[in-house]
Amino acid sequence: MTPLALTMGDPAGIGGEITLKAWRALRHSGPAFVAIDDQARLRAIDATVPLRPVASAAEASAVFAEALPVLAETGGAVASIERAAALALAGEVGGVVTSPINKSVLYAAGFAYPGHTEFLAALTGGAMPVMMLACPALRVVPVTIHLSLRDALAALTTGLIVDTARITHAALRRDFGIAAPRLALAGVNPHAGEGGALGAEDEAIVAPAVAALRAEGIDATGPWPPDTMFTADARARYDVALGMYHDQVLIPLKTLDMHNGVNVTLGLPIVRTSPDHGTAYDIAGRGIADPSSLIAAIRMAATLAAARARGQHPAP
Ligand SMILES: NC(=O)C1=CN([C@@H]2O[C@H](COP(=O)(O)OP(=O)(O)OC[C@H]3O[C@@H](n4cnc5c(N)ncnc54)[C@H](O)[C@@H]3O)[C@@H](O)[C@H]2O)C=CC1
Ligand SMILES: NCC(=O)COP(=O)(O)O
Repeated sequence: MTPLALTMGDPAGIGGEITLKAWRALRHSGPAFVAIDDQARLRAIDATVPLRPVASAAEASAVFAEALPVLAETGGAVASIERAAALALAGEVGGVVTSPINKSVLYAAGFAYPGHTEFLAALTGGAMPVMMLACPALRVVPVTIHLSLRDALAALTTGLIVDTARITHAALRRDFGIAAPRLALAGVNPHAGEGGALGAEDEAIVAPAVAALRAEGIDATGPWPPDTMFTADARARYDVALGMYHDQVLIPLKTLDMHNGVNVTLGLPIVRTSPDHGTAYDIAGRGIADPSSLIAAIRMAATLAAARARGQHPAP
């Protein structure tokens, strides 16, 4: 069984702690993963977790029940991501699960990408990536991602919405086995613009995207008033909600199910998931971090990797 690669994330955050907790939770059931990490720092977090240095990812599955396999990486968070992506491209791991990075810290150090999503896209061939967050009750895609609200509105175009929706639609079919995905597109403004009285974007930008997608045979609807499209009744009518800016869709998802949310990158040639949360500096080092979201991310990556390996849902 091909293991997954788990990156180290920000060493000052909760990534190491939840890595060790995830190994304790999964060691007997799997899925197996190899930590691309610094063994000394993991031991300092919890010396009671047995670690096993491995020279290659191929050794990881056989030892996973006994110890957490570690592929030594002392070059830091970015080097860990680069190594994991290279292993996934080479087929040595089934997919990449990333521990959280602190974006402002990396930006200050000159990191040129908004986040993992865009960095992994660049590392794996440059395809347009789409961020999706999923929990059992909801899947959401932010059309614009890590931009200020002002910049997000300026960046929002019908073309961007259509491209994002096409990638989402293809990935839900290929990777998630949904034969005819139903996409619900959020409006931008209160009440989806109230016929233009509360902003022009819904009629000028979002509605033409819905029309273009429907003309291609994609089951897209909207623009929906954002304040009512996340009720339980509304959620039953779609498979994924596309929001026009980050917080429009991440707030409902994290409010519904912060600890089971998974961030999955669509449109890449490799499988990539991560927990939905960040570095949680406020609780780092206290031993109280909840590993559930990371465990859900590991399980989802394994499911997607197995489907791709069977050729059931071929990679985009
Ligand atoms: N995939 C990634 O690399 C992500 C990175 N981030 C980064 O994380 C940094 C901090 O972001 P915040 O907005 O503060 O969000 P955060 O998710 O790190 O923390 C928000 C709140 O949730 C709590 N929390 C988060 N994860 C938890 C867990 N596993 N168990 C228990 N409590 C938990 C924290 O203690 C905090 O009170 C930012 O730099 C952001 O860019 C945020 C989201 C995803
Ligand atoms: N808010 C989601 C987030 O910050 C994750 O970004 P990425 O690092 O997965 O691109």
